[in-house]
Parts: sequence; structure tokens; C-alpha cells
Amino acid sequence: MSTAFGIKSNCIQDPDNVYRDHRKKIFEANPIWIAIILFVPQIMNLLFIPFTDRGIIRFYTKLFRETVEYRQTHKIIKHDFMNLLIQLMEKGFVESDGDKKTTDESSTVSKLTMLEAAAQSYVFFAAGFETSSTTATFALYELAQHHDVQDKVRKEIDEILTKHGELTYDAINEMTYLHKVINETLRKYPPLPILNRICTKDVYLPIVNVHLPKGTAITIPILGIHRDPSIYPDPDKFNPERFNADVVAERDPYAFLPFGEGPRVCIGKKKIN
Ligand code: HEM
Repeated sequence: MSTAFGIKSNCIQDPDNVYRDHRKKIFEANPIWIAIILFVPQIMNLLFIPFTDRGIIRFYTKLFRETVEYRQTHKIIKHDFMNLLIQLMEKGFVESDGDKKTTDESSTVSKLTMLEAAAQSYVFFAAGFETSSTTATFALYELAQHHDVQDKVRKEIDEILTKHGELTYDAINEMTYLHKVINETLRKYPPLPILNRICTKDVYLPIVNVHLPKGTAITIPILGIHRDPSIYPDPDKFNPERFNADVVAERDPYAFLPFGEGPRVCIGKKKIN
């Protein structure tokens, strides 16, 4: 909530919190709806049915509008995502920190409306929260099953925290074994098991002898690739050593896709890595 909407929600201390309640509703969608959205979105457009439940839209739009108005009224400027969106609504471009030369006013198309800006916060929240919490949950599950891995990662964290004195970005970057544990968790349990794309040109796949005409909707099976024994031998085994630098160098880079790839790659990838 603090990254996407710039507010403190206290969801951990207060499990019955209104924010937590609405967050759960985002992912309570009926599987039939999800299938329609993924495979025949035209039906939703035809019947004017929004992808997101109207109650959820109302809740997050109101939350966003109130936060923006509070900041504008009290002239509060924080260096966060909300502040970028407020600038895009007010000016249509983002003022750079310090170096004015990097501010590109000419690239402005138009100012964002309140609803467009609220949608950015909402996607940031929806895309970032569930994926990260699912990954943390599965990582803890695997660590509970593999005490050797747990001891090793704990030792690394203790040593690096003693060296740095506190939990900093640099300290986390030094925790190389922790990164392997997280990557192995993302391999075994990618929170998004598939990617969706549309062919932008005709493609011929020689291995399977299939011709895909331009415009074909494609589903890329991340989970299937991550559990393919020809790529990851004994795929159900939790083994962070699969992410040792030399082993990674031998694998096709597209064999590990927890954050997707290409121009629509996950914007939170750097935050997680
Ligand atoms: C373990 C954590 C995460 C995983 C596994 C994950 C995974 C993904 C995947 C697979 C996609 C689709 C990419 C594609 O189609 O190529 C995606 C998109 C996205 N993710 Fe993440 N994500 C994570 C965390 C985050 C976080 C923390 C944020 C924001 C703070 C975030 C924001 C987004 C956004 C905004 C998109 C849409 C990008 C676009 O369509 O242009 N994600 N994520």
C-alpha cells in the first residue's frame, strides 16, 4: 500500500483491516471470468463488463483521490510513486530530481486523468502484492522442509548484517545465496504460471512444424518450462545451486521467466532482484 498508494495500512498488526479485506477481493475472481478475460476478452467488451469488479474500482479510486487531494491541500511532497503520478496529472511530465536537463517535457502526450493515474497505482498494487507474498510464502515453506538450506541462508544473512550493521540495499545485494533461494522458489512456484502475447508477425516453429499467423494469441507456459526435466533435471527438487553462476551461464536465458520478458517485462523485477 505504501509503494502504490503512499499510505500506511497496518495490515500485519490489524488482520481485519479494510485494505486487507479489499486486497483479498481482487483475487477472488471466478475462474470462468478469468478464462474469458484471458482467452475471449471480446465478450467482456461486447457486454460492457469491466475486468475488475465495480466495488473494487470504487474503493481504490476513492482511496487514490483522497490521498492526492490530501497531499495537494497540505502541499505534501514525498519522493514516491504517488508523487510521480501527481506530477503526470498536474503537468503531464515528471520533473527529474536535481538535474533539470533530464526532464523531458517534449515527450508529453497529455496529462493523466485522475482515473488513469488511479489505475496505475491499482495495477502496481495488484501486480506487486500477491506475487511477492506468494513467493515469500513458498520460500518459507521450502526452507521449513530443507533445514540445510535454511541454516546456510541464515548464516549468510547473519554474517552480512553483522558486516553492514543494518539492513541496507547493498547488504541485500551481497546475499548471493539468498538470491539463489528466491530464484529457485520462483522457478518452482512462478506466481504467474503463464504469459500472454499476440504474434506481431507470421512465425514458423520448425521443431513442432507449426505455422502461427500474425495476430495469433499465444500462451507461454512459464510453469511448464520451469518444471521441464530436460532443462531442470529432477525439477520437483528444491535446489538453489541451480542458480550458481556457472550453471545459469549454460542455460538458455528464456528458460527462467518468472518476471516475463521483453518490453512488458515486470516493472518490479529490479525491486525483487
Ligand atoms: C516475486 C515478485 C513478482 C513476480 C514473480 C512478478 C511477475 C510478473 C510477470 C510475469 C509479469 C508479466 C510480464 C510479461 O508479460 O512479460 C509482471 C508484470 C508486472 N509487474 Fe510484476 N512481478 C512481481 C513483483 C512486482 C512488483 C513488486 C511490482 C510493483 C511494485 C510489480 C509490478 C508489475 C507491473 C506494473 C506489471 C505490468 C507491466 C506491463 O504490463 O507493462 N511486479 N510481473
